[in-house]
Order: sequence, then structure tokens, then C-alpha cells
Amino acid sequence: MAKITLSKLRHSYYPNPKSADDYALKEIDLDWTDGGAYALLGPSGCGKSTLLNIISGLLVPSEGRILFDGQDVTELPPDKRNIAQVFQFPVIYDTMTVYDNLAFPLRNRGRDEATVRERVTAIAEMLELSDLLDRKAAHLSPDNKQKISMGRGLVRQDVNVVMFDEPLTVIDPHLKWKLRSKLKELHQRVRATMIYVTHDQTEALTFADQVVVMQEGEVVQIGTPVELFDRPAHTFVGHFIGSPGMNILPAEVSDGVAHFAGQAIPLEGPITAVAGTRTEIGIRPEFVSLGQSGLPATVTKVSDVGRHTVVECEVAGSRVNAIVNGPGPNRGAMVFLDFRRDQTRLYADGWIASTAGESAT
Ligand SMILES: Nc1ncnc2c1ncn2[C@@H]1O[C@H](COP(=O)(O)OP(=O)(O)OP(=O)(O)O)[C@@H](O)[C@H]1O
Repeated sequence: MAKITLSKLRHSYYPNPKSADDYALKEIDLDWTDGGAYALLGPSGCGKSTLLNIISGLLVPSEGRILFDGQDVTELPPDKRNIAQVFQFPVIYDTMTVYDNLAFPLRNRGRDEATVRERVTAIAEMLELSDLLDRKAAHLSPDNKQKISMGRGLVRQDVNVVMFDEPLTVIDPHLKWKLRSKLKELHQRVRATMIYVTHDQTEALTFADQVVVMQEGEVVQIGTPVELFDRPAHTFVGHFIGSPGMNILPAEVSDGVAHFAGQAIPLEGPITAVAGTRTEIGIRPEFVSLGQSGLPATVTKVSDVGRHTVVECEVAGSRVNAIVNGPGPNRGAMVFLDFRRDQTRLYADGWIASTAGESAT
């Protein structure tokens, strides 16, 4: 396994890029630690596949270098990079048995049959494929086929990195959660460097120790799932992660105090410089409560989502979501909203602009 370094990486599909908009990847500097479980998370078109193809060698970046354990591989073709990839759709040989499919990457590299047996048996056991080893792959269910595909990616112990590109796309929704946790368990047992590409926050947060969030060709935050939830570095992360996402509300700042809907809103801590910028307040629905005082609001929608209720309110033309336990008020009710102070952040031009600590009013 290897540490992967992306240094000053930029990529444009145009021959003569002029502005930042011409780049599918703006400047990216990243270190993927040896043995880490990473997710690359972002909406369609943010540049995930471009980045993955640069790491695998299918694409040479317009600028910057890519290093495996300090060795420059930028110009190396995929077959010289020693990586394993698991794609959206299973890549297996239908006419071969499950055993032979799993053995293929090892036999292809001339491993002896004793080693092949040992690895195939171990991987099949981890993926709960042991009972199917003698079966032809052709008639298996799509999720079993995808498990074989994953097994083929994991069977070699000498790869630099295993990359998963939206691997659960073909899996039935009711089996997805099972395979999601299986992959996490696999990483803990195999300890390979793994990169999991997805636009699905649940998949990313379940699998990864570190999540790399991308938007419009840029990495906006790298952090643990808890860090991304607790203190989003950018409004995009706040909104993209969470269900529903963070409330992002227009704010005016004067004399170091943030105002929303005509009221001063106490923040988690002092504001950093925000002169001449667009300012917004960020507060997760989990930390908005309904009480006897606070911001006057009108309830516009109430959704029972199982364990809790999402109450959608309107405050001075902005929508504010609150998550409450129990049934919640009726639609049309007048309520007051309270924001938990230590969870109320300020953002300037999208980026966090308040500091955690002593609260400022
Ligand atoms: N071969 C190409 N030629 C020109 N533009 C491209 C090409 N491939 C991707 N792009 C553009 O580069 C940007 C990033 O695309 P990319 O496929 O990397 O995003 P993505 O996050 O993987 O999206 P998806 O999840 O839909 O695959 C997009 O604006 C896309 O239109």
C-alpha cells in the first residue's frame, strides 16, 4: 500500500484554458495516508471521476504531479501503477466459477496455487461468498456479482490503492446498507489504502475515516464524518451533509454582531474579518428549537420522518428547518425559534468566519 500525494494538480479538458471555469479540477493539494479509508464525495460534475482517472492513470493532468510513496507516477500508464479498481457495474467473467474469478488477479501475476487458495478463501469468507465458490458467476444475483468484483479488487495484497467508483449503484436498496457496512469492516481487516467515490453522503460517511468533499472542481473540506457535521468549513458542506442540511440564512454584520430577520443572533464565538463579503448564518436543524421566545416564525410544513419530525418554518422570507422530537406543531402555527448558540456559525463568501470558543453577541 502507498501514501498518495496530489501536488498542485489542475486539469482542463480544453487545450488552452483561460479562466478558472475552464478547469474541471482547480488546484488540488492532497495527501492520502497509507492504509487510510477515504471517500471522495460531491455532486455530479464536481470532478470526482476526473480525479479518479488521474490517480488511476487514465488521464494525465494538465498541471501538477501525482506521487505514490514519493515516487512520481504522473506519466505512468494504469497498468504500471499497481492499483485495483471496482466500478459501478460488476467486472467479472460469467463463465468462470466464483473461485476462479477471485483467483484471476493473483494467477495473472504468477502467484503459486497455495497463496491463491489462502487469499481467495480469506476474501470469500469476508464477503460471505464461501458457499458460492464452486458456482459459475453467470447466474448469481447482481449484488453477489458486485461482491465478486469487490473481492477481485481486494484479493491482492501488493496494490498501492483500491479505488471504488460508486460500487453500490447496482445493489438493491435493501441490501445496500449491508454491503456498506461490509466494506467498512473489510477495510478494518485488510488495511489497504482505499478511495471510495460517491455522491451519496450516507455511503461516504459510513465507509470513510476521512471524507474529501468536492464542489465545482475544488476540495472544500477534508475531515472525519463528525468534523464535517459539527463544523462545516463551507456552506456547501453544511448543506450537502445532513438530512435536511444546515440552514444557511442571510445575515448582516455590524460592529461584530450578526443579525438575521432584524434580530441580533448570538454566535459560537468571535467573528473573523468579513468586510465587503456576503455573510450568512449556518445552523443545523438539530440545534434549532421551538420555544416561547426567539425568532417569530410560521410553520409551513411538518414531516414525520420516523425517529423525529422536521418542522419547516418561514422567517422573514427565509426557510428554516428544525428537527424536533414528537409530533411538532400544526402547519400554519406561529412559533418562536431558538438557535443553540455554540452551534451557530457565521460564513463569509461561503467560508466559515466565526471561531469556536467564547461566545460573542
Ligand atoms: N471528456 C470530457 N470532456 C470535456 N469535459 C469533461 C469531460 N469529462 C468531464 N468533463 C467535465 O468536467 C467536469 C467534471 O466532470 P467529472 O465527470 O469529473 O465529475 P463527477 O463528479 O465525476 O460527475 P459524475 O458523478 O456525474 O460522473 C464536468 O463539468 C464535466 O462536464
